[in-house]
Amino acid sequence: MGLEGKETSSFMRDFLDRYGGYAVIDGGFATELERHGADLNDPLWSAKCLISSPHLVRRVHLDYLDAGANIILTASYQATLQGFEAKGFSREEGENLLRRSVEIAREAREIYYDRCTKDSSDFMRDERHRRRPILIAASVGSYGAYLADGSEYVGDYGDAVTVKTLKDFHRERVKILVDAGADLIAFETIPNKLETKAYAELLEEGIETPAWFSFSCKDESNVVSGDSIFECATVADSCRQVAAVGVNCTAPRFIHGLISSITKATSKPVLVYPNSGETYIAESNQWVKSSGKAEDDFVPYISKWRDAGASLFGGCCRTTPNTIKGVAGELLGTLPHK
Ligand code: MET
Ligand SMILES: [Zn+2]
Repeated sequence: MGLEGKETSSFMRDFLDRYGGYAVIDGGFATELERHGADLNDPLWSAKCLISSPHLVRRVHLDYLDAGANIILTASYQATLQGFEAKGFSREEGENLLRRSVEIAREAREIYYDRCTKDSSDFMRDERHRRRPILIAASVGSYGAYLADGSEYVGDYGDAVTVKTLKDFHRERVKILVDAGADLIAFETIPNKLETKAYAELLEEGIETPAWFSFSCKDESNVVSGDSIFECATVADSCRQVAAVGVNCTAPRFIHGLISSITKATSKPVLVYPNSGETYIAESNQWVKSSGKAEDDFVPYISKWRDAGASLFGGCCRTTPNTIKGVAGELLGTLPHK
């Protein structure tokens, strides 16, 4: 986007100001593709659909825009050049698939805007929805996501993996996503401080596109590896290109405490997009209930999280467009509460 210095750091604040001080992020993407019948039992996970069913990728983006999201994340979470090469794709084909993830999201945005001008429903007549600003965030899953063994929920890469290994792993992919026209980079489900440092150093190599850092956490004060969220958020705070810091794919019951820890480390905008509160079991590729309580409807907590200091809200795995409709409604106050 060619934003320079100070502008990059105020990017998210400016965006939030244009939409009443908050933003709605989309919901679970891969799990939503699965709900529509996609078989993602594959090392590429959601990125498999970039090859097999791009129309479904576009449709899920549109479903989230219809639900009220104003930031949508691309299907590139587990899309890596290394992963595509392992599946027999050439370097060039892998690069095209990465680019495609951004293009499909941009197409969905165009279709949505076009539809808005023709739709006359109450929802669309609301000025706050029509032509509301929509950002395309290029999803970058962690190195652990590429390993496709649930490592992004453990965060232990072993001693052989260094900051340099991680920078080398992510560098080309990030460049391709930026060049494809993403408005921001969503480094998500970050499992440890090592990868946080690698992303910060990578951005400082000269990437001017704003980014957000979003961590997967195992309790109220630690990311999944056991590193403290305060320390990870402090690394994020020190990086000029980081426009927002937060938490994703984490159980709703930990969110409130995590927001408190993050706001102690940074004054950058805070984002939260929890999962349904279930735990992913990599061996069986299943999500199982992890606490006695049902947590799938966290919408009633949104206003409390906002009071605690968060300003961007969405959902992660196993949340759906219905969740996001609830989130948007809660924030706008235009839809009936549950
Ligand atoms: N944006 C990704 C998705 O919803 C995040 C996955 S977290 C394991 O598919
Ligand atoms: Zn998730």
